[in-house]
Amino acid sequence: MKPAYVVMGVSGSGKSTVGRELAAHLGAVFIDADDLHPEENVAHMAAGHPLNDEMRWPWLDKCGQEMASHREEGPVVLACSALKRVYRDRLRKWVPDLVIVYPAADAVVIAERMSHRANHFMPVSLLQSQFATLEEPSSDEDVIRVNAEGTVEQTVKAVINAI
Ligand SMILES: Nc1ncnc2c1ncn2[C@@H]1O[C@H](COP(=O)(O)OP(=O)(O)OP(=O)(O)O)[C@@H](O)[C@H]1O
Ligand SMILES: O=C(O)[C@H](O)[C@@H](O)[C@H](O)[C@H](O)CO
Repeated sequence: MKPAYVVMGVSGSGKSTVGRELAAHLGAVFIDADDLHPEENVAHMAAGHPLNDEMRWPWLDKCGQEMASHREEGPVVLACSALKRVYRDRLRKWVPDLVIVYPAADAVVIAERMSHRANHFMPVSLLQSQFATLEEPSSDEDVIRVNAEGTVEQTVKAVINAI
């Protein structure tokens, strides 16, 4: 079985951007967890409210299920916040050998990037709650942590080098 990666982190940390580039490099199937939210979740976030666990569980299961369904085809890359350890454990129920890719950047850097992002449902005002919820991956998880404060190219290169 080819590897499966989840690019995790707070909103605006670059999960979709890095995940898409990584998938292109690996010839992997790319899945964006943002596309798997029910409409209610998106509306809730767009209105400035953080998701709660009840809203996240079915969505995380959908993400895991979607990944698992593509494993036979080759490598798979999922871009998904997966902020808490229990959320990553939930994904691992579907994909036990999941590799965690964590592009880490300071809140000030991320807020600045988000403020320049057009046509995205996620308001910058939710970044604080994203950081409050974040449990950084620990060393017993299969984790690749990279600095994401430089350019997209540097971040993607760091992930590829680590792989
Ligand atoms: N080093 C970098 N790594 C990733 N993204 C970067 C980097 N530098 C700048 N960016 C920019 O940061 C912005 C946020 O990235 P992106 O939308 O991929 O984040 P995200 O984590 O998927 O956010 P969300 O979860 O809210 O959808 C993009 O405009 C991206 O081009
Ligand atoms: O709280 C979360 O788990 C995240 O906000 C995700 O639900 C979003 O899909 C995305 O990261 C926002 O752009």
